[in-house]
Formats: sequence, structure tokens, C-alpha cells
Amino acid sequence: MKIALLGYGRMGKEIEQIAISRGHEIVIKKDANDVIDINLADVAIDFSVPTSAFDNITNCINNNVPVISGTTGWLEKYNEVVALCEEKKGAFIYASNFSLGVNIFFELNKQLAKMMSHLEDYNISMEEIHHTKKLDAPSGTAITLAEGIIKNSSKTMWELDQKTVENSIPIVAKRIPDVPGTHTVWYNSEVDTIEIKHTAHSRKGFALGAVIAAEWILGKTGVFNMKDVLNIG
Ligand SMILES: NC(=O)c1ccc[n+]([C@@H]2O[C@H](COP(=O)([O-])OP(=O)(O)OC[C@H]3O[C@@H](n4cnc5c(N)ncnc54)[C@H](O)[C@@H]3O)[C@@H](O)[C@H]2O)c1
Ligand SMILES: O=C(O)C1=N[C@H](C(=O)O)CCC1
Repeated sequence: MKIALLGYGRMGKEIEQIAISRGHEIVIKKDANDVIDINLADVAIDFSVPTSAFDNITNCINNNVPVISGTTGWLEKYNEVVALCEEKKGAFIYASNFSLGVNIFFELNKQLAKMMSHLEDYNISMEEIHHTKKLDAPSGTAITLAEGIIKNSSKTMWELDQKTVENSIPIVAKRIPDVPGTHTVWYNSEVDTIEIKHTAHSRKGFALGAVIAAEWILGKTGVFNMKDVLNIG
């Protein structure tokens, strides 16, 4: 497969290594203001910055190149991308986290939220820890976890670093040098605590999931997610 990397930072470089080890060719490495011809690629993988993801993704869809995006912090425009993809009969996958382990963790989190939803003695809270270069907070993964809980409980919203609303889920975002990504969900009562936690040991899991998604989407039309790719949930 000929792959365009839209964003050649920490993740772009990690994806390059895994893609080459799986027999693919990197034909475009786009950073910042580089001008590219996206038609050189069979598939594009966008891990860029929140302000550029929308333009990168729509350029692919407008040129009929399937696109995988892992960039976080741009989702206010997600529905616009979905509408464009449907109109152009394109192919698109966004995931806040491409690692297999986190996608299993997402399902576990929803199941636990369902089971806890009638137990009023437990207070829910979340924490995400990432490296100090991360631009957005809370992480996309933390938002997906919170949305999974909201769909399966009486919680109605999440709040960053505070709890001002009774029915909200507070998310604490910590920034510590070199941490690839750690997410914890707690249910705390007077008598005990239930904790589920995912710790990424490196960026390899995110990169492998993105390459697997790129291999999977080739020849398909539509808007998909990692549950479709991994056939879970
Ligand atoms: N979904 C996941 O599994 C997952 C995993 C890790 C990181 N991320 C997200 O991926 C994104 C990138 O993470 P990173 O750690 O590689 O960041 P990074 O800062 O190391 O890399 C981003 C790169 O994008 C480049 N860039 C800026 N403008 C661009 C443009 N218009 N087109 C293309 N590239 C442009 C920057 O120059 C930089 O090299 C972030 O949003 C992060 O939250 C998602
Ligand atoms: O390093 C990052 O930035 C990460 N971003 C994603 C998020 O916001 O959830 C996934 C984990 C790493």
C-alpha cells in the first residue's frame, strides 16, 4: 500500500516504522505547510494538529483517498466530515485511540458503567496522564470514555478538573514528561473503590492500530470506527 502520512511528528514517525515493517511504502510525509499531491497515495493517515486535521481529512475525501485520522481536539467539525464523506462516497475512520488494548478498555468501561448505574453510593471520577507536549485536554480517549459512561448511566456531561454539576463526570488531566497515555476510571464509595486503568507503555500500540485500520479500509466506502475494524463490542 502507498501511504501518505499527514503529520510527521512523534506518531507519524512511529507509524512509518510499523508500516514499512508490514511491507507498505510511505509516499508522502506532510508536515505543517508542505504542499502535497494526495493522489499519489492509496490511503492517508492523519496524526497532525487539531487546527489542521479538518483540512487534511477533507482534502483526502475530496480526492477520493481513504483516510484514517487519529488527531484529537478537532471534533466540533466531525459531523461536517461525515456529511462530506457520505456525499462524495468516500472512506473515513476517526478514533481517539487506535490501540487494541484501549478499544477493549472502551467496551469494559461501558459494561462497568451499565452495572454501576443503579448503585447510588458510588462517585465516579476519571484521570488522564500524558506527556507535556500534548496540545489538548482532556485527551480524546478520556472524552470517549466519558461518552461511553454517559450513554450507559444517568451522568449527563463531563467537566475538566472540577465538578460543578451534580450529574457530571470530573476528569483530571495531568501532564508529566514522556508519559505516552494513562487513563483511569474510579467508582468510589465510603466502603470501597473500583478502578479500571489502561497504561500505554509506548506509542507502538497506537501506530499499529492505525496501520491495521488503513489496511482494513482499502476498497471500502463509508464512515467507520475501530469497533468495525477490530470486530468487537
Ligand atoms: N488516536 C490515537 O491513537 C492517538 C495516539 C497518539 C496521538 N494522537 C493524536 O495525534 C496527534 C499527533 O500527535 P503527535 O504526538 O504525533 O504530535 P506531534 O506534535 O509530534 O506531531 C504533529 C505533527 O503535525 C505537524 N503538522 C502541523 N500542521 C500540519 C499540517 N497542516 N499538516 C500536516 N502536519 C502538520 C507538526 O509539524 C508535527 O510534526 C495529536 O492530536 C494527538 O493527540 C492520537
Ligand atoms: O500523545 C497523545 O497526544 C495521545 N493522544 C490521544 C488522546 O488524546 O487520547 C491518544 C493517546 C495519546
